Amino acid sequence: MKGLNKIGRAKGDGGSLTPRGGLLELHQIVMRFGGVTAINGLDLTVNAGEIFAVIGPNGAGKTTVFNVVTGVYQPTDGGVLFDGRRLDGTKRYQVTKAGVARTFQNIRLFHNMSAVENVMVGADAHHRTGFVSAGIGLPRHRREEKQGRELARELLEFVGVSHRGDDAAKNLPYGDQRRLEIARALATRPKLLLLDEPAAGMNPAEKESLQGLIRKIRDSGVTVLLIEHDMRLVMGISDRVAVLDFGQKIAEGQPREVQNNPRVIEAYLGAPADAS
Ligand SMILES: Nc1ncnc2c1ncn2[C@@H]1O[C@H](COP(=O)(O)OP(=O)(O)OP(=O)(O)O)[C@@H](O)[C@H]1O
Repeated sequence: MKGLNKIGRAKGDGGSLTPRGGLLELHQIVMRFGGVTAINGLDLTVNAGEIFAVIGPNGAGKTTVFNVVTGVYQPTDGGVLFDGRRLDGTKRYQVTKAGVARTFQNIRLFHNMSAVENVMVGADAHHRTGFVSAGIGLPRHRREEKQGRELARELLEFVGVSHRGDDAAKNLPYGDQRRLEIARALATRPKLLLLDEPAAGMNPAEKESLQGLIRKIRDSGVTVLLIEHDMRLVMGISDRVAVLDFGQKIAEGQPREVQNNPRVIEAYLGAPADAS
């Protein structure tokens, strides 16, 4: 794929990376913003087919990880491998084409467009026709638009909001807007879906059904990398969890292992685990 380097080829001053067999691999990522080190030497491996959660206190560097993976930021040091290819140094649209999609902490929908149209915007990432052929209505464009609309309806059904397809996004209840965002991300046909605090602002019933949806996404063959503050949800659905604190990984493992880790308890409580 154009713009993506094969494994092992030196890229910039990043040098070569030794793959570990994961779908997504962060190798010694450092991300500095002026004097702030948001991520400091982070290694992370997300395996194909798992639900992997990144947790940590506010400011730990979680969203920065997403921004590095999706090409919003180029890391100060280290590299990212996705599906065996170098992802850092590529543009955001190339990251999408490589098979990575994301949702955001704050809902980012086109409020006045219908739910179906919002999802079609996601599907557009893979269309071959450009602005001009779309403007003059070439047959390929019309075909792609029809396919995009059908895919959008299918995805709305998949996430459970097919009954709101023709409604403006702004008129959907909050929980449905979050589902719509997920449908739009899935429209790019990702191998990996990054969810940034998908349960934020949801009520308990919505959170419960979100768990089901995330599992369904994983079961459909899409690997899920999740940032979430709701521990019940994280511990309920994650295969593995990594805990960040001040840009470093302080623990990693299955939910129960991580939950009982003294360093994790200390990071969350802001005091030594054994302090009374
Ligand atoms: N563009 C930026 N410029 C300067 N500093 C930044 C930038 N992005 C993130 N940071 C800093 O990097 C650190 C990590 O921020 P980040 O948003 O990744 O944390 P987080 O774990 O996602 O936090 P939260 O749970 O509150 O969303 C913070 O100190 C933040 O202020």
